[in-house]
Amino acid sequence: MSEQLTAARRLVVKVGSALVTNNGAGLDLGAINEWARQIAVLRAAGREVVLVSSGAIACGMQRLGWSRRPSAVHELQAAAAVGQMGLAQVYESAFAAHQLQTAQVLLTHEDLADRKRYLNARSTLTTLLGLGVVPIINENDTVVTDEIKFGDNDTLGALVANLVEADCLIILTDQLGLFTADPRKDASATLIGEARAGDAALETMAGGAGTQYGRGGMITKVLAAKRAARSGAHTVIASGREAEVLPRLARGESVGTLLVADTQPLTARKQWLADHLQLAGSLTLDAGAVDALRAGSSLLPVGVSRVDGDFERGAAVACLTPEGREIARGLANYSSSDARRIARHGSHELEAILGYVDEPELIHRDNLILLDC
Ligand SMILES: Nc1ncnc2c1ncn2[C@@H]1O[C@H](COP(=O)(O)OP(=O)(O)O)[C@@H](O)[C@H]1O
Ligand SMILES: N[C@@H](CCC(=O)OP(=O)(O)O)C(=O)O
Repeated sequence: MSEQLTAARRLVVKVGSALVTNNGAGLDLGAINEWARQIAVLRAAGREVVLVSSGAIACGMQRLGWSRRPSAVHELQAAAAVGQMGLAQVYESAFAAHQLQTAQVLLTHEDLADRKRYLNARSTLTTLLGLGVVPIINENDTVVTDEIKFGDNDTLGALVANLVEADCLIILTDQLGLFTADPRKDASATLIGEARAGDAALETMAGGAGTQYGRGGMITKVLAAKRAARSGAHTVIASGREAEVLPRLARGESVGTLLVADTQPLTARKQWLADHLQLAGSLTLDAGAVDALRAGSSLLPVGVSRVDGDFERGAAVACLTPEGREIARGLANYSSSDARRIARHGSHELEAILGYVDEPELIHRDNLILLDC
């Protein structure tokens, strides 16, 4: 695992709920102090570290005396609001012991889906890193609803890795890494040392939900690695209880599972597009348009057979095959009502139909990303 980690200058470290709260028993101060010490070692060696920490809900549940995770969203949000206070307090004192300043950053999916807010979040985080501060990120659970939730902090960790263009995402959890099957259920499962982040076989190995304290389980970690790879970030999944795990990884030691970013990184703008979890609508393409997109062309109205959703010009939309599979997404040059009028028509007809022409393409190739190539 040496060069991927030894060369990493900017790291995102994610710690999960089960780990931060010692399986819901309350914040694990010993572990938190230990990660703060290890992150201070990395900082002293010139590495920049962003910490993504879960645990607000589990900590809030413990503070409120709830033994079962509630299912009502408003109760989860109340628990998160209580627990986030606990998290912020302990992280602040843990890092202060090593003369490191911390900053609390709570994000929602909407913050990152909106281009302006995304760019603001990026410049705030890079400014904090430049000031030598350790940003501590969590989802802003109080204001999110099901539709706009990241849901698990593995996804958030990957989006943050893309946002700050990190070299590596380190996901610390309660297992030694990714096993060939869930080691809680299959005693013969073995640890995977290294694999390609895009290897589809990993997704079958990682099936199944996580603990009642966390949300994602391994599948969200594997998908996070795939997402982080879009900006060229490698991912490590390792145990947060392993002695000196962060300095050892930074020295290039093999600890846990390394998922190597093996694809060509997308440009920052295309990553942002790929990370859009909520799309405003979809365009169903005919077979010729699917081929054209795969060959690197823009999407012309003539290749669109159907427009779904209600969206404005500039919205992010999915491009579907005739069978309904998403193969690309991009920013539409026309609103949904105009797109419906020009679908199946040649670009030379647009002016006659609409009375104006913005662009001859419905989506320009610079604003389009292919998902399955
Ligand atoms: N292939 C696998 N390898 C390792 N752990 C797995 C695998 N499949 C499922 N798991 C489960 O995922 C759990 C970790 O997920 P989760 O509880 O969400 O952790 P965190 O709170 O750290 O995000 C493990 O405790 C394990 O039971
Ligand atoms: N934002 C939530 C974390 C969501 C979650 O459970 O994430 P994880 O433990 O990483 O699967 C919290 O702080 O409780």
